[in-house]
Order: sequence, then structure tokens, then C-alpha cells
Amino acid sequence: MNQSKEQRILNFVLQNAVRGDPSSVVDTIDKYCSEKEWAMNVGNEKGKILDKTVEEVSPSVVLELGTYCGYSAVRIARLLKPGAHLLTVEFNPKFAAIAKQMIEFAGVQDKVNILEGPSEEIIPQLKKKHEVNTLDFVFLDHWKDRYAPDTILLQECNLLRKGTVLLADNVIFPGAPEFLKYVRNNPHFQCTNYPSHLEYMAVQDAMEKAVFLG
Ligand SMILES: CCCNc1ncnc2c1ncn2[C@@H]1O[C@H](/C=C/CNC(=O)c2cc(-c3ccc(F)cc3)cc(O)c2O)[C@@H](O)[C@H]1O
Ligand SMILES: [Mg+2]
Repeated sequence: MNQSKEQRILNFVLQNAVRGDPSSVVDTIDKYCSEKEWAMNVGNEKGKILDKTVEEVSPSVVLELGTYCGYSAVRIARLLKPGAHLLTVEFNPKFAAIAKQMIEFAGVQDKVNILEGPSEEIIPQLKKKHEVNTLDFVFLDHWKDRYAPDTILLQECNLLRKGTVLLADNVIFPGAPEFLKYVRNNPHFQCTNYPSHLEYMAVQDAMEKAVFLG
């Protein structure tokens, strides 16, 4: 049975990256996806915006929506301070299995917990089942039409606190117009747009930071 693209990406990492070195895993995925097969990782250009935002916040508890192959989970986890952790949500079991191996190879498995299932089911379980009080940082990179409803759900579940930072990928391409409309006209969010490019392509994209004001 022929392999999936995601399996090919993982194999390339297992054969070419340095075990236990998260930066080499990130760079190796970028090498494969820019030279061989495009894939929807946040990539290195937008990844640097993600890095800077994570470093500014220095979060203890991070939520990621849309793990895919684990590229941004490894990218975020490599920057987390001791004791900090990332909860990453993925509802496709094949992608979750790939990401688990990617995260373990990178050596960041002690900082990352992959929660398998749809975000609308997982988010309401975070407090009771996953011992979350409030979130310091949320990275949104799942289906684009789910950014706004999941942001509302996070508020309804009291998972945001004054200063929680939401960072959303792809607000230009493929686009997340409902999310932008929701956070930008909302007195509870302070928004900043970071123009960039679609991963591995010369196509305009951007990330949006929305700080919850309480
Ligand atoms: C129940 C649906 C909502 N809840 C969800 N809960 C848990 N995981 C969810 C999820 N939605 C989606 N996922 C997972 O996130 C991932 C989906 C990401 C969606 N991302 C994109 O569509 C995307 C697409 C592009 C893209 C850009 C240009 C182009 F020509 C084609 C695609 C670029 C990106 O950077 C993207 O992020 C998958 O792993 C999927 O299984
Ligand atoms: Mg994306």
C-alpha cells in the first residue's frame, strides 16, 4: 500500500534529522516540504513570527489546534521553559500517529501532550480532564472556519484570562474572515496583524495576534 505524504515527511526526518534536536527536525521538514512535497506546516517565515510571539509570552500552558505532522508542536515545544507544556489537538488518527513519532524523535515528548479528537469536544474537557486552569497562549492552525467558533468556545469555557495570547495562522490565505471579523470588532481583544507569506510559496499570507483583555 503506497505511503501517505505525511508518512514520507516523517521518514525523511527519521533518516535525515538529528534525534533529540528539535531545531534539526523543524529544518528537515522545511527542507523536504520546500524541495520535494509542499505541506501545510506553518513553515520557517511564519514560524519565526510564532517563535517571537512564544518567546515574548514565555507561556506555561499552550494550546495548539491542528497538530497535523507536529511541525509547530516541535517548534513551540523547543522554546518552552522548564515545567511548561503544550496541549495539541488533532482529530485525524493518522496525523496524530505521525505527529507522536515526530515529537518523540525531536525529544520534546515530555513537554507535549497530543489530545486526539475534535477541538469542540476537547476544549470543554481541558479544565476537568486535562487539569488546565487558564491558557497562556493558543495557536490556531486547524480548519479556518473553526477559528471563530473555537475562540468563542474557549471564552465560554473560561479558558482565557487577561493577557492570553491567541495567534492564528493563514488569516489571508486560505483566509479566516469570520475570525478576523470576530476579534477585530471586539472590545475584549487587542489585535495585531503580521504580514508574511504562505509556507514555501511566494504568496501573501499573514498571522493575526489577538490578546484577550478579560
Ligand atoms: C472538527 C473540525 C475542527 N476541529 C478540529 N479538531 C482537531 N483537529 C482538527 C480540527 N480541524 C482540523 N483539524 C486538523 O488540523 C489540521 C488541519 C489544518 C487546516 N489547515 C489548512 O487547511 C491550511 C491550508 C493551507 C493551504 C494553503 C494554500 C493552498 F493552496 C492549500 C492549502 C495552508 C495552511 O497553513 C493551512 O493551515 C489537520 O491535521 C486536521 O486533521
Ligand atoms: Mg496553517
